[in-house]
Amino acid sequence: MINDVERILISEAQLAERIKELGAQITADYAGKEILAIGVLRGAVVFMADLTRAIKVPVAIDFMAVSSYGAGTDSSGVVRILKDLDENIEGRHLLIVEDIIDSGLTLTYLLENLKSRKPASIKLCTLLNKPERRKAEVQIDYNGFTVPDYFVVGYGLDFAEKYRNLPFIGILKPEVYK
Ligand SMILES: O=P(O)(O)OC[C@H]1O[C@H](OP(=O)(O)OP(=O)(O)O)[C@H](O)[C@@H]1O
Ligand code: HPA
Ligand SMILES: [Mg+2]
Repeated sequence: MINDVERILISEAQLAERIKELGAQITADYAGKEILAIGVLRGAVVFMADLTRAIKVPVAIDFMAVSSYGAGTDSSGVVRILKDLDENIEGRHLLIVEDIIDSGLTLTYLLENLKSRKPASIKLCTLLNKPERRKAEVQIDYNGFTVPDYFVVGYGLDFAEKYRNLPFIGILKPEVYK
């Protein structure tokens, strides 16, 4: 598995450091409020687990599963809901937690969908932002790292369901996906 990685882009220590900062910022911004963190399955699971523990106001968690990538490295553009929320979100402060915003198509769809259910507020926290590939504009409230246009894996991010359990963000060798 590790042999498929060309190089480490963001180390375990850099991830931990940045997530501490994001947690502190979110804690300050939501003082006196309760958050409903919505993790986007499956990529956001690892980040969600670390981020929520870095937030010091009450956090409830829920998950939604959508898919647009299948087994490739390009978004199909067609977003499907595979699992909806369990919670009623009306009147609640939502914090959407994503691993990466790439084309922006997944989040654009998700934001519209969630807004129609009348939450009190919606903010977006993404670990990675890849602006070079954007097809739909997305407003990001909290961004961990801006990354160049490489297909990255690890820390929740997969290629064809592999590499999610790598503890760092790495760039895959091109021969792995070509
Ligand atoms: O901005 P976009 O181009 O829409 O890409 C970002 C989305 O794509 C990936 O999910 P994927 O559909 O691969 O599912 P996964 O989280 O289970 O890997 C990633 O986790 C984001 O949710
Ligand atoms: O660079 C990426 N890596 C893994 N999954 C992704 N989904 C969108 N972009 C990426
Ligand atoms: Mg994926």
